[in-house]
Amino acid sequence: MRLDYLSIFPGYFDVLGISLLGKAAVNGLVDVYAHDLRDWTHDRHRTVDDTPCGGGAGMVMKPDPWGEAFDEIIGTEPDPSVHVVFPSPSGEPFTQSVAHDLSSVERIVFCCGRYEGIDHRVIDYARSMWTVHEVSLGDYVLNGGEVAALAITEAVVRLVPGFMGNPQSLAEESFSAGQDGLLEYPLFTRPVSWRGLDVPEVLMSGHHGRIAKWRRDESIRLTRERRPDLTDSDVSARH
Ligand SMILES: Nc1cc(-c2ccc3ccn(Cc4ccccc4)c3c2)n[nH]1
Repeated sequence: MRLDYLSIFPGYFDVLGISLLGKAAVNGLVDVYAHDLRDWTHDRHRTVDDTPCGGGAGMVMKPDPWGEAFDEIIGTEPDPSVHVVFPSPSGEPFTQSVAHDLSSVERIVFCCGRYEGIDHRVIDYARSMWTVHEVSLGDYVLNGGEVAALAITEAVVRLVPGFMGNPQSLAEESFSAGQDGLLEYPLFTRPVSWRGLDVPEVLMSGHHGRIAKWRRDESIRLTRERRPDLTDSDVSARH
């Protein structure tokens, strides 16, 4: 899997050389390339923004540098196998399902906007050439797309076959298909007693049936308490 990042702050992506992602890069599972969008400007100030047409506050990212960067980094021929991700506050929700879909593609290009956003024609052009995902990380406001691109990267790459040492741990996580859309149950490890707080006895019983029931009940309880949006009537009935 090749990952490209287009940004006026390419240094954000130095972190991808650390930890598991670093190992994945070393063992050739992923190839990471960060690009400075200003490398495709031609004025002495390396300008990437301008005032919004129609007025309004803030600045908008000019389309020209993006187009020239696309030509050099991706190419000038349409290729639906290339997935281009635009993090955006007005994007579709980024979910585990989207992460799963992206984990099997060969190439992802992250376009990290700043200011008030990117000239919309850049996204329209990208849609005419490649497979585009305009995605939001959630209903909160970031200053740009870089942090979102890092979060999306981690969610996607950890699902790439061969990346995680223990793929079974993926199957048991919140939001993974096996969890029926429920939140993960509370986790404990040794010591059994810590600062007057004990591991629930059932988890030390060795009774796998009881442990499984306790975990399911906890997942249902937590989901109902914290994420009623995840518990549709069918799920409630089933639980
Ligand atoms: N989930 C999520 C994504 C973003 C995001 C993504 C890309 C950009 C590019 C510029 N900004 C700043 C911005 C703030 C508010 C309104 C418009 C633009 C971005 C924010 N915020 N929150």
